[in-house]
Amino acid sequence: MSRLSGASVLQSFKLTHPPRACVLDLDGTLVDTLGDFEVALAAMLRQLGRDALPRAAIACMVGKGSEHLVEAALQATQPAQAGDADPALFDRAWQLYQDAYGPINGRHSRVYPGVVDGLRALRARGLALAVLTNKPRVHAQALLAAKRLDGYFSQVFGGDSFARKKPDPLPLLQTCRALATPPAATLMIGDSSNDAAAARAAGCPVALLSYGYNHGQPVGEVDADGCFDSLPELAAALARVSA
Ligand SMILES: O=C(O)COP(=O)(O)O
Ligand SMILES: [Mg+2]
Repeated sequence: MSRLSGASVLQSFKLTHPPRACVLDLDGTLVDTLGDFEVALAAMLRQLGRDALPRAAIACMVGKGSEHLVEAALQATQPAQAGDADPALFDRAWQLYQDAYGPINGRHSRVYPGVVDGLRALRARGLALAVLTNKPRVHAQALLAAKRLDGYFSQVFGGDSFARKKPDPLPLLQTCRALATPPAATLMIGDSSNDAAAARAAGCPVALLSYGYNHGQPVGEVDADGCFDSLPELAAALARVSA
């Protein structure tokens, strides 16, 4: 897990200009969805005759989209005596995962502490807000609605909204276009190197939150313009940039 103990590395921004909009990641940034992934993957694996995966292992697999998650879960639970790869296995697993995930989406997840206050603070500064996640868009919209977070965002894009996913810059550039703000004035807020790499490649400033997943790596080691322990702390630091 990437949670930092004690003070995080960068509690202030290296920004010279205040942004006009923010693009927020979803899993590991707004909502702790590990419980949903755990339950849906366990249902999929059970129907494939395999053992469930522990939450800590799943945390390292989240953030690169559902296809990657299903593939990683299949690899991690591959029987030792497995013969030739079964080309139909992924398709079967994918369908089982989708069937399991939709009905439980949000039921085993919780909004991280401070997120609602942080979103209010960002909105109070007049910033336009969008969500850009690698999660399929339909699941992202349903989760935001279930957690009553949907009203804060003018745009919601998922891993299937564009031709490529984060860390490719394309989805972030398209989100900037939808927000009508230039990348240099659009702050990416995420929890992982995936988010930071997309932001750097798109020319967006980026801030990371320390409590998310970051593929199981320490988030403090990721190149970013700020790293914070909560969204209100990030919003407060942004106010100091603007001052
Ligand atoms: O991998 C996923 O499904 C979601 O990941 P993200 O919200 O952190 O982009
Ligand atoms: Mg994330």
